Amino acid sequence: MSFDMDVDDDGPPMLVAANQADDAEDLSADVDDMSLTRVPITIITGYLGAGKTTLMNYILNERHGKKIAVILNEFGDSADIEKSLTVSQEGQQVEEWLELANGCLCCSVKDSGVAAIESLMEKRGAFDYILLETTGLADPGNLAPLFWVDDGLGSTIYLDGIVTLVDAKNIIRCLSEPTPSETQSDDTEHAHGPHLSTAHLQISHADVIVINKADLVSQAELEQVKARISSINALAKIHVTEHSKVPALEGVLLDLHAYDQVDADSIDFASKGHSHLDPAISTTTLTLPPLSPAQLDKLDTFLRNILWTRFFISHPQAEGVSVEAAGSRPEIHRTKGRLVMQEGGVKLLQGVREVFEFIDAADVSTSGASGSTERGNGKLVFIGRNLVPAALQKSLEDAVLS
Ligand SMILES: Nc1nc2c(ncn2[C@@H]2O[C@H](COP(=O)(O)OP(=O)(O)OP(=O)(O)O)[C@@H](O)[C@H]2O)c(=O)[nH]1
Ligand SMILES: [Zn+2]
Repeated sequence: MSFDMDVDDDGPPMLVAANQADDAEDLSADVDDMSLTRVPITIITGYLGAGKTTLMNYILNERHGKKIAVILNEFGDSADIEKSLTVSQEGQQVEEWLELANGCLCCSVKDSGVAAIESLMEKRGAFDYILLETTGLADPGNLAPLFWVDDGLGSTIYLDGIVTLVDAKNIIRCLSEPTPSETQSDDTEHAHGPHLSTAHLQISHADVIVINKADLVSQAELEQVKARISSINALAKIHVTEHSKVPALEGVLLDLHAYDQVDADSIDFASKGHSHLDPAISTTTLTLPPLSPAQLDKLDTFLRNILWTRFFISHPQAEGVSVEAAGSRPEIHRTKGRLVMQEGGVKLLQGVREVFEFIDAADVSTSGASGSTERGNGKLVFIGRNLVPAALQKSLEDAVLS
């Protein structure tokens, strides 16, 4: 299907499908098989100048034969922000404009972004992938739940993963100098407290982290960046690049299935205990013995408490944990888990901020052959702020096992 640009003088360049006739049937064909296949959406984020656009151009120019849609979530100053969408097919890129309700994609009517993309696919046929590039100052934790759409809603898109670009040269400084103005906002929903910078949030929510601009740092500096990043987010896969040239697309940036699979290897790797290099944010792993269905219900209640209520206090203190440390409310950004059930089987747990769900491992491929979780204990991995492992473990056991 080919597209022409039809630029009339007043509005944005609209796309008109060339030779409408033969497009009609392959459009309808697209729409039919679209209902069968759901299209993965990958959120590409990263601090100002990290290399997001360089990555997008690299992906769009690679000759991979895939039909990839790119949505640039640039916040224009106009009231009704238009989303420019580049559709690339066999390297040919065309612009499409996606009218969205005004306000940024993560603040406006929650599902406007999903609806707009779905209606576009109805018109233009399904894509193989959708890449949503955020601005350098976006908090992906607000965007992810928007695209992590409940299966029941019958959405034609699903969240495949969050990829964060990191500027190897500047990230340590970025993480060490949170700019309060960035994190303080009158809208409490966005206020992430005094110590978290946007760079922290973009790293803590990532499923894949691309440490870019490796040419600008020494090997020792690169190791320091890797250590700091994996102390914040021990779950994310890390790639080191120059000019955002990742080793491959599939499995590296695309086809991550980060929200419908939980491989034991990533859980085991995260559990290796990472030095707490960052004062503000970390990864913590908790363990649970095989659970009964009743205990799984109690775990659900525990998670609602810790993820939803603002007054969760991890108590009683475990020995050696200071009162204020145990009392400061944890702020969880990403949750993953593999829980062993007493009657057999494994339940996977996925969570982003307050949205979480249990998935029967039987429903998804339990990749990661280490299998240690199947035989032994279940594991929960939290990434976030004010995570005091001993106090959290004690609260979890009191809530689920008592
Ligand atoms: N030396 C070096 N420069 C790079 C590398 N990757 C990107 N750049 C340059 O860094 C600058 C910023 O790259 P972009 O891709 O525009 O970064 P961005 O994240 O899209 O930036 P914003 O949209 O402003 O947030 C550009 O001049 C790139 O050419 C790299 O690996 N090494
Ligand atoms: Zn927002």
